[in-house]
Amino acid sequence: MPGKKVCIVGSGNWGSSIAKIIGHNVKASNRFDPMVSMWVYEEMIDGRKLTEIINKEHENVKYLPGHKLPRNVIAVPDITEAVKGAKILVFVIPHQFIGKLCDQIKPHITEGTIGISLIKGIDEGPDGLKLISDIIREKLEIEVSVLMGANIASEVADEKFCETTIGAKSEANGQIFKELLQTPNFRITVVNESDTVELCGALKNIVAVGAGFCDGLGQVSSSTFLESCGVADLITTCYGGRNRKVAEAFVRTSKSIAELEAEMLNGQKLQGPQTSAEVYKILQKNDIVTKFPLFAAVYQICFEGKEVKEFITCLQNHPEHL
Ligand SMILES: NC(=O)C1=CN([C@@H]2O[C@H](COP(=O)(O)OP(=O)(O)OC[C@H]3O[C@@H](n4cnc5c(N)ncnc54)[C@H](O)[C@@H]3O)[C@@H](O)[C@H]2O)C=CC1
Ligand SMILES: O=C(CO)COP(=O)(O)O
Repeated sequence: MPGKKVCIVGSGNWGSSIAKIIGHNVKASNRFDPMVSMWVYEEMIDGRKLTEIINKEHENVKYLPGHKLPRNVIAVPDITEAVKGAKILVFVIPHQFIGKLCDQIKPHITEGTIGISLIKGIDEGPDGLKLISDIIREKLEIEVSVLMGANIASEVADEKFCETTIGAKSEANGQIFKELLQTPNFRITVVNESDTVELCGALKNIVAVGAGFCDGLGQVSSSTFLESCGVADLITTCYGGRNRKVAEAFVRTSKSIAELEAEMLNGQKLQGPQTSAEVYKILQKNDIVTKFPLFAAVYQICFEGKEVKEFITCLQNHPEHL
């Protein structure tokens, strides 16, 4: 049986890095057709068409300069031409262009085509949030997986080591995409919670903008939060620390924090509840308790008999949301 043809829908910074990987991987597996088409939004560079430059010099000189693309990746300016015969579509364009492009692709979709979205973003639908993969699913009526991770295109193209996550509701498709995209330096984990994977990828971009604002204002050195004392310690403590362990037991046993501390820690001391009490006093003094609902709720649950069931309600009633 002939291998499945792959079309990369997009050729920007990330699209071109991924084309480098896909071009190599399809040659190593008989599951795929060895020729890959890459849809390129045509533009002129110094009087020459970008597609012609890519097909002649095997380099996307505008979006990924300095990296040669495999010769079996063919740049195609016409989207209908690019997707013709393709059974595997890899979507990797800025999210604002996806709807229109899917409308152009739809008449050329054949039975059994599958897709994967590498696009980080969301859209707004009549019922609220709409995932980019949902737009593709609905418009093309195909099964769609996603790939999102801590991946900077130029670093991946440089073959620096990094990991990434595929979210695939179909396990079989997840494995196909893993075979298509994994390399010794681009390691893939497949999970089935595709929507969660996609939301992580989309929303982190907003935080990144905020981090840039902070650095621009010179107010917060976000680099310190990236030291071990910051995000790393937060994650570690939430997974493996004593505060987390005793708090979970507090909910499951209905015993007090003090009783559990004595029972579970053999003389060791918890710092979280006590710190929440100190912080609560400071918040009260400055009349800003309502601005810190998580800190306030932890204190009230630990020391004032507030029902732990109300924990989420405290967060839902954050003044910023009202
Ligand atoms: N660059 C990166 O390091 C990473 C990017 N991503 C995500 O991948 C997606 C694509 O990003 P990149 O490949 O970096 O693209 P990019 O940011 O380099 O975008 C430029 C691309 O958009 C195309 N374009 C411009 N106008 C267009 C139009 N009217 N219609 C269709 N295409 C048009 C350009 O031709 C070019 O290919 C984004 O959602 C991004 O968040 C994800 C991981 C890493
Ligand atoms: O998604 C990315 C890293 O994971 C790339 O982020 P930027 O689009 O901000 O460069």
